[in-house]
Amino acid sequence: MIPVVTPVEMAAIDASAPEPLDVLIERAGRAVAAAAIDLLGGTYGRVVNVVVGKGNNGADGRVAARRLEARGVKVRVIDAAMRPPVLRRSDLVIDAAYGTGFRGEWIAPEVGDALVLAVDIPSGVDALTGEAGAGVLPADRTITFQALKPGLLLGDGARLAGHIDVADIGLDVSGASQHQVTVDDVAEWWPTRAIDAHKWNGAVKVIGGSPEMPGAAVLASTAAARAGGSLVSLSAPGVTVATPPEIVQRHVAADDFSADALVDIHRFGALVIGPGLGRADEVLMATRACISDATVPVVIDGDGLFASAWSAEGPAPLLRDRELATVLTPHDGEFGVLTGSPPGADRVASVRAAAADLGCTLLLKGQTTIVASPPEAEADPLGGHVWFVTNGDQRLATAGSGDVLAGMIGSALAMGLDADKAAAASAWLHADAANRTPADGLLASDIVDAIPAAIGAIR
Ligand SMILES: NC(=O)C1=CN([C@@H]2O[C@H](COP(=O)(O)OP(=O)(O)OC[C@H]3O[C@@H](n4cnc5c(N)ncnc54)[C@H](OP(=O)(O)O)[C@@H]3O)[C@@H](O)[C@H]2O)[C@@H](O)CC1
Ligand SMILES: Nc1ncnc2c1ncn2[C@@H]1O[C@H](COP(=O)(O)OP(=O)(O)O)[C@@H](O)[C@H]1O
Ligand SMILES: [K+]
Repeated sequence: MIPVVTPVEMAAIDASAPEPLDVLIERAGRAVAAAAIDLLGGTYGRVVNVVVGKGNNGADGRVAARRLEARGVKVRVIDAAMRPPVLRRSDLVIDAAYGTGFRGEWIAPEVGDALVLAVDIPSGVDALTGEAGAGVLPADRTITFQALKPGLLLGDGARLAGHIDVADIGLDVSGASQHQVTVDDVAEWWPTRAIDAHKWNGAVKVIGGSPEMPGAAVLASTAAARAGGSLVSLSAPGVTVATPPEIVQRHVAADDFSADALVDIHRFGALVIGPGLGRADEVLMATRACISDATVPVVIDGDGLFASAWSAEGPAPLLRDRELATVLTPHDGEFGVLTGSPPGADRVASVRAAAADLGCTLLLKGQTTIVASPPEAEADPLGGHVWFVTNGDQRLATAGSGDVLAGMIGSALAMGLDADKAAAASAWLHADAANRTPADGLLASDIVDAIPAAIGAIR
């Protein structure tokens, strides 16, 4: 896992460091110079423009400039405040105008075909939210210090940062409460089955589907089975769905189905509820009863999120009452239904607040997936842990992809993984499975088929 630290947290870490700022800037500049030489493939005859601002980001750039010059590189230092609209030709531009202290607007100069190395974060990107104006220079590479910043992983910032390296400048970020998930984390967390396992160790119950949307239930169930669910039982209210033969179907009525659907729930490790259920009043009512009565960890997705919020009091009383783990998997629209407003510009703060308010693990879908746990102590209202999952791409934006993810999380919960790790590891494997498919023409069922290969690769 790679620590992620907000600008405010970084300032506090910096302030409590034993080294003076000058020493940290020297280390940062040295790392920038090394990255520049790496990008340039050498020093002899190379020309580098360094754009420097008046803050510490600019100071990092000046140190790098001095070091590159000492190595024989022809260096031009350009004051950000007096930049020309177009820079003279160079092999590389080091963008050290502004870092975590940026505010307002920034229009970068044109740099021709030079490579671009951003210092800490591309200048003009909000290090907290990833928001950026149109004038930001896209980087080929960003060298950031000690920890990632949320703005490098979110929104425009993720696109503009290029390849990201984290340089160790000796700061202590061990107290970070946010991390980016890596393949090593997933390999460590994802459960392996015991040698004496039987099919009821890790069984997953799915309540989903409807006459109008049977496919969502098929995708969630087969994904649960492919991800390790040893026995998957599907109850699709009022309809029999065409599933692979391995999925056990337990027929339930189209209304008032909670008692029948949950009759043997104690045999299961987790429940996935919501995909494709629809929003008829009787379905919403029965769905709420299932969420309240399920004596296992629950993943609530799609129409299950709508059902959770379908009350004059909102979703909190129903969800806070649950004793076992609950994972909510909204996209932005469903987040709005759950909390009353879509995520704000600071998506992490929105997800943390919702997790705290609802007492659930919350996974917010999107280009970057954010998972937040509810805080452990009431004294720390927004203190839950946060995971960023960034390995997916636009292939995942296909109908049914979210149903697959819900099934996978159900399987991870059933195998005993903690809710936040179940959600984060499933999102990572979901993306990795999609990354194994052709760039175009992906169907959600292709993700399901690729799950075993994604899991195989972490073993
Ligand atoms: N531990 C660490 O964290 C370490 C951090 N390090 C480095 O420090 C960087 C953070 O440095 P920083 O705090 O000085 O902020 P930085 O981004 O240089 O900019 C602030 C200055 O720019 C100005 N300014 C802002 N926006 C502007 C605009 N649109 N147009 C014009 N001016 C604008 C702003 O002016 P003000 O708003 O105050 O008027 C202020 O003067 C960080 O990203 C990393 O590279 C390392 O050196 C070592 C250890
Ligand atoms: N541009 C994107 N890049 C990476 N992942 C994406 C992108 N768009 C969507 N996703 C992921 O795809 C999935 C879509 O889920 P969802 O919107 O619920 O789809 P559906 O309701 O059709 O099943 C989520 O896991 C989301 O994080
Ligand atoms: K910068």
